[in-house]
Amino acid sequence: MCENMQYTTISFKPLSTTIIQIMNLVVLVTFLLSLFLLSLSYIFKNKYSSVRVPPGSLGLPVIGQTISFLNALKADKVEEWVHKGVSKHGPIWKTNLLGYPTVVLHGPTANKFIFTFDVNVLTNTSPPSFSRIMGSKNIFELFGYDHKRVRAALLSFLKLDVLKQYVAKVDEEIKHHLQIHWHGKNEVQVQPLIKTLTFNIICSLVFGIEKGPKREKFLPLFKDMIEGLLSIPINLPFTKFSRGILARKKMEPMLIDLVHEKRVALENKKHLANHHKDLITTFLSIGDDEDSSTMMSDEEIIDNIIVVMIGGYDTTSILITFLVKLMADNKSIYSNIIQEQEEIAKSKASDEALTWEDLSKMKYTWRVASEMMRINPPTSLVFRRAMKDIEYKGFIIPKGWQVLLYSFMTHMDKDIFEDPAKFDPTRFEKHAPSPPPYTYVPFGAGPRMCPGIELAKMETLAMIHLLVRRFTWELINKDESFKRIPLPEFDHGLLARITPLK
Ligand code: HEM
Repeated sequence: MCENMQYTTISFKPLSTTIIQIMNLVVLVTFLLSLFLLSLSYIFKNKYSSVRVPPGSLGLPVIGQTISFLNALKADKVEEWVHKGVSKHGPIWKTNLLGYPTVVLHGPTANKFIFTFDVNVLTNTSPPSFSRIMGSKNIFELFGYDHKRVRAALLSFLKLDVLKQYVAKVDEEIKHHLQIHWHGKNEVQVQPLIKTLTFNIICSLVFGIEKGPKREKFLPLFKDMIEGLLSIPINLPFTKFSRGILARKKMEPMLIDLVHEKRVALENKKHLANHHKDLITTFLSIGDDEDSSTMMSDEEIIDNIIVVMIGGYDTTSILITFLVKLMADNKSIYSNIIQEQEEIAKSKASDEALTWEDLSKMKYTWRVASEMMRINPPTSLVFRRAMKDIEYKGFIIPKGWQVLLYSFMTHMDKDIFEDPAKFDPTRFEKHAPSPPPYTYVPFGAGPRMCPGIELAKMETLAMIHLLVRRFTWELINKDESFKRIPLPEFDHGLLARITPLK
């Protein structure tokens, strides 16, 4: 017992010393930690001044608000969806969309910020399914020098001076299309037909593939690819996504052969005598006479041929489809368009091909198309991803986050466009005040602005001219509506009853 007590007394002294030492250590560590946190907060304060992540909620992991957003998109009600967020959280807010934390922006300043910000810091984002089908070298995935190089190559074909040479070719394609798909029919589904037309125009201009079996082979594969792009990316047999991937796999060797054929022809210079220089030949010629660092690899050529097919297919065809609907619904606009087109036809022999000068006289028709794109823009969403923390209006968009810009909200802003719901082409008259910069953006703006504007304009004006002079039409279902998936798709393809003129 005594031995035990002694043991207890002896052992107690060192324990109390240890506790005191530990306490001293805790005080020291706490002090140093406070000092560290204080200096960190000082550094942070200096770095971001008073910035913070925008208000809002990220909601459920992965899903967030994706479902409500996709429903709003389908119903063409993204504007209401954005407004809801704005009234809850303020003009800049965060949510979670398509698996990414996302900052939602709108308004003229946001348009300017997103469209003109350094493309290496605020990069394009497309779902991984896009690069599986369109390829990793497609222009939407590129940034920095590669983006500039491929864009310059595209523009060297899509610029006005070059496109002017193709008006007669587009005229010929449209006449052939009307002959095959419209004449002799009582009813047509306008949207799918016009998609076929824009596909054929692209085949002719881009690939140099004339009418015939070769072109026919591309169309079903191309349709599968588009469906795959816009589907849920589940790669199981019989899903649209897997069909899209398979279509790309089948199309690739066909495109490789085509590129090879064009390369041989270019080397022999055979085709140049009496044939137009299509986009593939233009791509192959890049770097020949100038800086060889601008040359495009075969992979880049294939991926960007596919981009042009996809970029120019749905967008232009929906614009023309909306115009066909408008002319059926609005007799006064229809008769003004007819008058303009008849005036142009008067100075031409019957069936003489359209020229660039003819198209440039179609000012009223293009004003109508411009107003249509204000009210019903073919594409409606712009997504980007922040590669670094970015400061915007006192908030931080953290690195890796997505930005959703609903750029078209400015199209319906009453402070920018008076009585915005009214369809009024006079807004685009020469003497009308132009909308402030970055407020009218159907083709985007800045370094990623659509390079296909002139081609879209050429196709639209030529088609309207030839259509109104050959047919009259009425809609079978006046209230036929459309869903955005993500581009507008009419429920029944816009059914119309048609009557040939003369
Ligand atoms: C009415 C018709 C069209 C509309 C409304 C339209 C709209 C747009 C918009 C808004 C953008 C910018 C997207 C962004 O900033 O994220 C864009 C980009 C693009 N468009 Fe179009 N487009 C049309 C026709 C065409 C045509 C006919 C072609 C091809 C011949 C084309 C090829 C492209 C390409 C390649 C880009 C990407 C440009 C880049 O990233 O540098 N588009 N388009």
